[in-house]
Amino acid sequence: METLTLALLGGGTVGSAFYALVQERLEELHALGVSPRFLGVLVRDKGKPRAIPQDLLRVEPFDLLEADVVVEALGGVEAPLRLVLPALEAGIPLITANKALLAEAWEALRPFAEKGLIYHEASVMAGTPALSFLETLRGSEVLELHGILNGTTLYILQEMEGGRTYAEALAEAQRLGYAEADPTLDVEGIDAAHKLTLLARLLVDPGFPFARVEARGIARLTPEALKEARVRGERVRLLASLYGEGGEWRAVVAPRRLPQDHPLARAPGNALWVRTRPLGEVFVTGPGAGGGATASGLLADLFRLLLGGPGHRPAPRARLPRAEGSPFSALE
Ligand SMILES: NC(=O)C1=CN([C@@H]2O[C@H](COP(=O)(O)OP(=O)(O)OC[C@H]3O[C@@H](n4cnc5c(N)ncnc54)[C@H](OP(=O)(O)O)[C@@H]3O)[C@@H](O)[C@H]2O)C=CC1
Ligand SMILES: N[C@@H](CC=O)C(=O)O
Repeated sequence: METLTLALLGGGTVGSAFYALVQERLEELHALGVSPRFLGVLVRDKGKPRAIPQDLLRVEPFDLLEADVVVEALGGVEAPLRLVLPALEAGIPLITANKALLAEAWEALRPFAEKGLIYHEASVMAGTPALSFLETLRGSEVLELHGILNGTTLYILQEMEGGRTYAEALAEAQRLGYAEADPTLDVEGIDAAHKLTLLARLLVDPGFPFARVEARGIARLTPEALKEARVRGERVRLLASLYGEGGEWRAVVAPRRLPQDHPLARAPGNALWVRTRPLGEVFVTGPGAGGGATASGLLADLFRLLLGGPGHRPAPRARLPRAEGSPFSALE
């Protein structure tokens, strides 16, 4: 059996859950002919309680070139970019849950993604298939896509519908490990915009810039607005939408009113609804945040890699939209 040396960057909500999941699934990894060994786990503070053996924790960057695979769950952009670039340049595959890194440092990372070296299923909707779901849809042409891509804001809206305040619901989402280290990214729609950028690159334009996504969050949404929507037979969700307008792709994150019987309004979890041609309408829903849910996406990528599959490659070329408009109205 071959040793598979893993360098884990980050031992927080996601990194710790990934470490635990690898221990839990050792037999399946052994069945694939590998025995995982953690080279180290990069953290900031060795004293924080976490379910990772103390002797694996590193507070100084360690030599990633000794790893067979780098798994990144740090968050942020500059720090992880500095760490992963030399490893990618040496041909070491990267598995990451970090959508901010991919969305904002694309110029540096794109050549490695195009080579199939970057696996990032966990970066959008955690372990619920989003990228692999859309990869299968490449056999069809996407006309429009709408997703509930942020677990924190979905949780907040669902809790507010049940009578909780915005502040209480946000605090609970943080406690559950759904929110970003800086929750402004969630509530202002930036996290969903990062994710939408990745989906747009996968489907319609490999160079889709993050700056082209217009983002508005839920921070200023009132309980009255949610009540009003309910009275009208609608539900408010923070939707990440990609659709044609004026012959171009428009990417927007905004609170939208959805008819209550639409699959996106009824979805208990994060969700993606896509209208395609000739396939038709397709829909997927499931958990999109939390340690275990995200670790499951990272482990799926590790299996994909071990089975010889490439990372998530962007669309081979840009294409223009064939249809116009979004069916959902934005909340003023
Ligand atoms: N939480 C979730 O539901 C999901 C998160 N993600 C993504 O996964 C990544 C990690 O998220 P999450 O685990 O929630 O975040 P946490 O804040 O819980 O964990 C981050 C970890 O990285 C360490 N870290 C951060 N910056 C540095 C640095 N500069 N040097 C050394 N160590 C550092 C922290 O150390 P220390 O513990 O000492 O502070 C911590 O262990 C993010 O990119 C996030 O967007 C993706 C999908 C879902
Ligand atoms: N903060 C994010 C975590 C997963 O990507 C979210 O709430 O969706």
